[in-house]
Amino acid sequence: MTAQTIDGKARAARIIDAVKRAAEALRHETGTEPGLAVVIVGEDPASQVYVGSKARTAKECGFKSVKHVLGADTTEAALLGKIRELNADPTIHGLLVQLPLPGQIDEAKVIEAIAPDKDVDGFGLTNVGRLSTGAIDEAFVPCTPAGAMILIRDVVGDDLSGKTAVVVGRSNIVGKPMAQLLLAANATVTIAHSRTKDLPAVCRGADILVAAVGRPEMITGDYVKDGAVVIDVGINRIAAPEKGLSDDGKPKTRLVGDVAFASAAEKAAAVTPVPGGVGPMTIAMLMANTLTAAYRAAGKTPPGF
Ligand SMILES: NC(=O)C1=CN([C@@H]2O[C@H](COP(=O)(O)OP(=O)(O)OC[C@H]3O[C@@H](n4cnc5c(N)ncnc54)[C@H](OP(=O)(O)O)[C@@H]3O)[C@@H](O)[C@H]2O)C=CC1
Ligand SMILES: Nc1nc(=O)c2c([nH]1)NC[C@@H]1CN(c3ccc(C(=O)N[C@@H](CCC(=O)O)C(=O)O)cc3)C=[N+]21
Repeated sequence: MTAQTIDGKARAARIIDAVKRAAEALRHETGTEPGLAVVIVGEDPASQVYVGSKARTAKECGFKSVKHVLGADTTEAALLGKIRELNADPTIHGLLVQLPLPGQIDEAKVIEAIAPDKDVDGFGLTNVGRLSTGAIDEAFVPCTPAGAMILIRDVVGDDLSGKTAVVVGRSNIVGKPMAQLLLAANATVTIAHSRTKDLPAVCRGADILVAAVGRPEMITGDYVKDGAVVIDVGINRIAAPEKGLSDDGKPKTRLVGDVAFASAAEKAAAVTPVPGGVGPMTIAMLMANTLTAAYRAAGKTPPGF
């Protein structure tokens, strides 16, 4: 079977377009302009790229967009102070702190400091609890799994009754919420991780296979059931000597996922590419969550996506 390539970039563009129109409507009706604040600690180049892309897309949606860059040696107390300030700012509806954080800062404490109604990453206990108890409509769902779920629904349908899903990875930001969403859609869900025995065999049982491992091209065709839908969450930058050297004398790099695309595509019915798959959907869902936060703050019912 030669797989369909799922175009996350085009799907994300449609969501961003709908967010933009809904933001215009909200401004017209209530005068509220959605506001997104992104806080980044340190100068990690990959994080800078994502944060830049979030800020750019927020502007494209007609949002107020602010970026706070704090030094790598920022104390936990200083970061918590910044969060309190943004929690109290009525022009900010969505607030996120880019992860990972430097070692001197307790991530859990920082996530808990964000007001639940501004927690557009959906990482705080209130939103995690809503998602896992079935109150999904009230939850901010983490953007990456929310985006992946839209791609799955587009291909498989809204009801996954009778389907088996395997999520490889059990992080709080991707694997666990992804599993909750699949479960809520009635799939029979397995969460696999580094201690799983015979991972290829477990994965071959999946009608829907989600890879969120952080290991470049680990999931080959040998892990894929014939006709499966494969969602590649991984974002790995690897050396690409074939592209030559960059200005700093080091080999150029390229982006690959956790899935070996060509080999998986020989078995799968549909696969997401990297780049152009789940990554752009993550940014689009952040915009959707921020719009939702602004609608709620204005006392209006948000549109669904
Ligand atoms: N597209 C997007 O928007 C986003 C992409 N990402 C990408 O997704 C990937 C996963 O991210 P994240 O969840 O934060 O990563 P983490 O490192 O937090 O989690 C990785 C998970 O994979 C498991 N794992 C690691 N090695 C193996 C292995 N050999 N076999 C089976 N399981 C393994 C780990 O198991 P254990 O728990 O046992 O250690 C862990 O649960 C990364 O490539 C990241 O860059 C992340 C966020 C957003
Ligand atoms: N608090 C917090 N929230 C996050 O959502 C969060 C985070 N921290 N830390 C880092 C990860 C990673 N992440 C990505 C977002 C978009 C792309 C994306 O747009 N990728 C493009 C390519 C981008 C490129 O070329 O580098 C694509 O896949 O097509 C990737 C990764 C969000 N994260």
